Parts: sequence; C-alpha cells; structure tokens
Amino acid sequence: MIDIKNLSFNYGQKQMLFDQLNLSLPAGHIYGLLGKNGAGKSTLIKMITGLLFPKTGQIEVIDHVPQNRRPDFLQEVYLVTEEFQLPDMSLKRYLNLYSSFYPRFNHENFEQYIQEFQLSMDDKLNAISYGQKKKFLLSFGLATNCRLLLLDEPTNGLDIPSKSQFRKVVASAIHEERSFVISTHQVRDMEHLIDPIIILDEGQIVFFEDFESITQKISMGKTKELPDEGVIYAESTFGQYTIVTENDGENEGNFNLELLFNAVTQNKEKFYQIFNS
Ligand SMILES: Nc1ncnc2c1ncn2[C@@H]1O[C@H](COP(=O)(O)OP(=O)(O)OP(=O)(O)O)[C@@H](O)[C@H]1O
Repeated sequence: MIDIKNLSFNYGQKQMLFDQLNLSLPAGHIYGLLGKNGAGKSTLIKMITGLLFPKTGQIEVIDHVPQNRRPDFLQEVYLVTEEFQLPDMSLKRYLNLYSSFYPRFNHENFEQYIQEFQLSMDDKLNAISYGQKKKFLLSFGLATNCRLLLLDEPTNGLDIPSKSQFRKVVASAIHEERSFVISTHQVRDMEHLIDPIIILDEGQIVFFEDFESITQKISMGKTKELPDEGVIYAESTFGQYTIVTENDGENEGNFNLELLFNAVTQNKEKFYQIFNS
C-alpha cells in the first residue's frame, strides 16, 4: 500500500531529515509510527499524502505518486492532522458538502461514530471544543472508507472515556484492504491497538516489528536487583528496576510500549541484532 524507496528530504538549507529511507507498508494493519520530537513523523506523513515532495527517491501509495495529487488518489486517503481549522458550519452541512468527495462514504457508520462520541448533527463546528472537533474529524475520516487513513496524534485532546471509544471505533473499522498509520507520543492510549510498531530515529526506520515477534524475542519485567547479564535496557523506578531482556522462550512477560520505545532508541544496535539474527 505504501512503498518508499531511498527517500531523502530536508527543509530548505537544513541538514537531511531523511537520508535514503526505505519503508514498505502492506494493507490490513494499524501501524504505529513512533519517534522523538522532531524525528520527522509529521513530515513523513505529509510526504505520504503528497503535501511535501521528496528531494530524491520514490514514494508510491496505493499505486499512485502522491505528489501528483490526482483525484482518484485523494479520494482514497484521509489525513487527520494535529492542528486543523474547520469551517463555520454544522456537522450536517459539512457532511453534505464534503462526503461526496469520497465515493464509498458510509453515512450510517458516520452517525454511529458521532453517537459513540456524543456529538450531534446539529452541532456547529466552530462552537465545539478541540477534543470534540477531533472526534468529529476521526468519525469523518473513518466513515470515508478510504483505503489509507493517517492520524497524527489522534488522542491529543480526548478525555479518558473517549480514548477507549477511539480504540473501539478504530479497531472496528480496519479490514484487509485498508491501512491506518497512527503517529503518536501517547503510547499508553495505543497499546493493543497499533501493530506493527515502527520507530523513526535520526532519519531512519530503526525498528519495524509486529507484536508477536516483539513478545517472542524480548521480555519485560520488574526486579529488585539488576541481573549481571542479559539486560538490554533498564529503568529504575521506586526502588526497583523495569528491565528488558532477550526472551529465553519461557517468558510470556508483560508488554509496555513506552519501555520498548525507550529501550530501542537507546540501544538500537542491540535491537537490530536481536531482531535480525
Ligand atoms: N515547515 C518547516 N520548515 C523547516 N523545518 C521544519 C518545518 N517543519 C518541520 N521542520 C523541522 O523538521 C524536523 C521534523 O519535524 P516534524 O514535525 O516532522 O517532526 P515530528 O516527529 O512530527 O515531531 P513532533 O513529535 O514534535 O510532532 C524538525 O527538526 C522540525 O524543526
């Protein structure tokens, strides 16, 4: 669905943000795109949707070159950005105007989603809160039935109950012809939703693994004493250590996405070795 080859990109005269980046994302998954501030997640998403163009290399998305921005590409891609502006009109009017750009827009689903998020068709888009606007955009994006949905920090601004509603509606909307890419720092909101996990660091994809292979190859746990050997990464918290070790095959173990992210970004070579041996 997304094929990126040897992508290089920099803003203006700045140093390279991506240097020969390669990434291939088949359909049917909810990809989690993680990275530190400034790693380039939003930039990569903009390139996938054709809002920014590569300096060198190729990007192919749903058999299209995104930068051509052809209508038959745009009707298959929906991007919910972190910051956005909505026109001064009701949900109903917005729906009447914009749903026709998406040939498979499902009005019934849209109504289910906004009901789930406790919005009303008569709500005015400029008279609802940031979190409510976000819920509206998520509902609209999911209901487009487009093949690629990109969500940049989708749970920012959502209250606690809405985060689980978000997980529920997103999980219900994925199928094998569709892909979602979710870029986020809110890793706790995404546990058990995003799979595979992609980590972008210093211009490269440093980690790209599915949940099954992660839990097969590494385990996470707590201990009072740090073992002499076998620890890939450790964090000290409240008088004990949370550790990541190679899985010896006996451990079912807990899974903690935040710990995985910290471990990978601090010990890239070791993770590369474990997952590529
Ligand atoms: N319009 C721009 N002009 C110049 N530099 C930019 C522009 N937009 C982003 N950058 C720079 O590119 C780098 C990547 O930015 P980007 O927003 O893609 O990162 P990110 O991973 O999404 O960060 P965050 O997690 O903070 O949202 C940063 O160093 C940023 O300063």
